[in-house]
Amino acid sequence: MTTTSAEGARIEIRGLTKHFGHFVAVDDLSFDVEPGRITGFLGPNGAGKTTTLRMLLGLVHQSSGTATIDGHRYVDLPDPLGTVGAALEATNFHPGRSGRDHLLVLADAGSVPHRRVDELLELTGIPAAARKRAGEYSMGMRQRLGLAAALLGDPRVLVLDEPSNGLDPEGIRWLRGFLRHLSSQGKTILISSHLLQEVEQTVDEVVIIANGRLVRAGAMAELHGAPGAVVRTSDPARLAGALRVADVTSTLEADGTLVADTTDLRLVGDVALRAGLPIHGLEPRRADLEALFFELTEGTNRNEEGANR
Ligand SMILES: Nc1ncnc2c1ncn2[C@@H]1O[C@H](COP(=O)(O)OP(=O)(O)OP(=O)(O)O)[C@@H](O)[C@H]1O
Repeated sequence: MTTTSAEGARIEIRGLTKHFGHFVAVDDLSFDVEPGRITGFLGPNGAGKTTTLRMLLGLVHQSSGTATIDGHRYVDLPDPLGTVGAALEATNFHPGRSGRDHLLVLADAGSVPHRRVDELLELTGIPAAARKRAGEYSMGMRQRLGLAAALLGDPRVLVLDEPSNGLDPEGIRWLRGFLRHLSSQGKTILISSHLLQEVEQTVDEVVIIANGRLVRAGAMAELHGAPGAVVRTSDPARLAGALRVADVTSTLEADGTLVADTTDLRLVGDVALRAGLPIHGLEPRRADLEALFFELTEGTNRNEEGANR
């Protein structure tokens, strides 16, 4: 099934594989990226993210499988500029040319009006800086310029390789808001990162790969696991009993904390009060995403020596 509506465009990856000689960089990878969602494409360094994105954009030829955008291979897209915008590397700008000139050249090549360039420089927060030579740009400014270039044709699909690289915390916050705004317009957004935590608050969906293979795909919320309340008290067994009477199941952890299967912290507090038990700590349960990501991708950084222990 392919989406061909004028609104959203879906990315479909099916059995995508890339060999470099005997080395399998991407191995039978399949996943979808939906419109109106921000999808994080995650995996350790060397997992095969960039190679996958390059195949999607027709820059590298796959060994087998397919990668389509709005039902077409990139090379067959009737309107590539208006369909997909990509920023794969933030370093390929001519150092002697200003950022604005760089965008103007791209705009001319794609018959995009010059006012769109200035509009995008405003939107990406570099209107003044873009008049300087690109060689003097910080990594963060190059990222913003790359984003502006990707958005020139107002594409329905945005593909960004490690867009947070080189951004300071304020820049990351800005990028998050910016991408949220674009996705609320129905755009399909795929961003890669080697750090789950970096995109945790940005993405709705995750596709996690390791050694070129899919290890997990689904909603970000699912990674957090079932919601719960972590409570510490003087007598957890007695609190568990009191909670049961209030129709709330719970589990006693080895460290003496009680995890109640509810998001209603107030209810847990009230039950404890009625049972005459002191509350030493009460908070929503949060998954340890760093540990989970490591578990899913453990020892698979193929760019580091001894990674495949
Ligand atoms: N042209 C090439 N020839 C040989 N091997 C390659 C080539 N391009 C990539 N590779 C290898 O394929 C693997 C996947 O690389 P890729 O750049 O896709 O990973 P990545 O997940 O994007 O990693 P990073 O986060 O470091 O960019 C790596 O081990 C890399 O060395």
